[in-house]
Amino acid sequence: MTALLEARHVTKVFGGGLLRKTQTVALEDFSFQVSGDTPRITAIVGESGSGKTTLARLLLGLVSPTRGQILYRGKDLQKLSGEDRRAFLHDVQAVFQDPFEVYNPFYKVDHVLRLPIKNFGLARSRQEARAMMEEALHAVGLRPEETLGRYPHQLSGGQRQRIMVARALLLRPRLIIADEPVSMVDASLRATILGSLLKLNQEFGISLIYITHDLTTAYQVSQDIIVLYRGSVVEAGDVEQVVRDPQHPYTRLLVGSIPLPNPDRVWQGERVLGRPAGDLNPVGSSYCKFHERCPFAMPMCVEQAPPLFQTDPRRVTACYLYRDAPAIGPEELVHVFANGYQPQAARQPEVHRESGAGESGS
Ligand SMILES: Nc1ncnc2c1ncn2[C@@H]1O[C@H](COP(=O)(O)OP(=O)(O)OP(=O)(O)O)[C@@H](O)[C@H]1O
Repeated sequence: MTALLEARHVTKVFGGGLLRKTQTVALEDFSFQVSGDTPRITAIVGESGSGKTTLARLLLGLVSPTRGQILYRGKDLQKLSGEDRRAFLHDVQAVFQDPFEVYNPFYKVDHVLRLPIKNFGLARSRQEARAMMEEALHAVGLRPEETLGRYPHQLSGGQRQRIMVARALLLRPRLIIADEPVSMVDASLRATILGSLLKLNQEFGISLIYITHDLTTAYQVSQDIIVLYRGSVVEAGDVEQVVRDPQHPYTRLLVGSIPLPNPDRVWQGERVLGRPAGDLNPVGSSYCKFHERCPFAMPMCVEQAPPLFQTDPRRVTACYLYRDAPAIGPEELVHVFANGYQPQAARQPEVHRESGAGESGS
């Protein structure tokens, strides 16, 4: 079965070139697939500079890979044209961190909803277009009478963010790539917006790639998780396993920084010394990028970068502490996610209970 969207051994290097400036490897040998059939929510997590936004931009075709390919339904995203390009722009939607930049201050917010309806010929009349806009607003917990007819500055940041989710919903895409969609809102609104995104997945079968530095919300909304460190996958798999029982020392560090309702959890987080991910990622590193901060670093960590060790049917860890487990190639990650997969509805995340249906925002 051809994937809806696939990253195949993708590396993105910034800088360098003729001026021989410093190079930064923003993403290294990354492989991943979004199925066109099974709606999934995958969280991409990592601290600042780990390559999350670069990955989102690559998957949206906004930047091209230095090596490897992004494929939409089996075709190179960078070479799409005509109907294929149009289908991609319909199937894959983005929700970004700062929605204010998306709005034109001179147009009422109706414009961002009306435009996709017009461009994709979704409605036969003005009345039908209006009904579609209202339905999409309701779906994200906004009241049309309090939203339509207003200018962007007359709405709160959270309302503007939810209008972007409504816009994505109007097109009934197959996949939404949401890059830090709740970073600018307070906790109660965060739950509402995440609830809206979950609803899109559960009711409309839309897949979601949820990009965040926040492990707590990643845990609340996703089934699968990929933890990035300086552009490389360090741990990935079932979110319950990864967050409840992290294996990679970096994931343990991340988990140690969030309050988990598990008093038995033992983590020597304070033993992890060193600096956070900086701007200068090494090019084509042949060692574990985390070794400088790792309390368990061994000589082998600087001799060769660890592969992904499959420690459980639904989990991989790129750490030599787990070298007794079988090593797999990055392209096999998709099979790990597919093993024993549970639909999100079964997990009943906290965010779902908190989100207020029909609530109109701050
Ligand atoms: N256009 C660019 N030119 C040069 N370097 C870049 C560019 N975009 C990103 N980088 C570098 O690539 C690395 C990954 O950046 P990216 O923005 O993808 O990380 P991130 O995980 O999204 O971080 P944040 O959470 O701070 O947004 C960083 O070291 C960054 O400085």
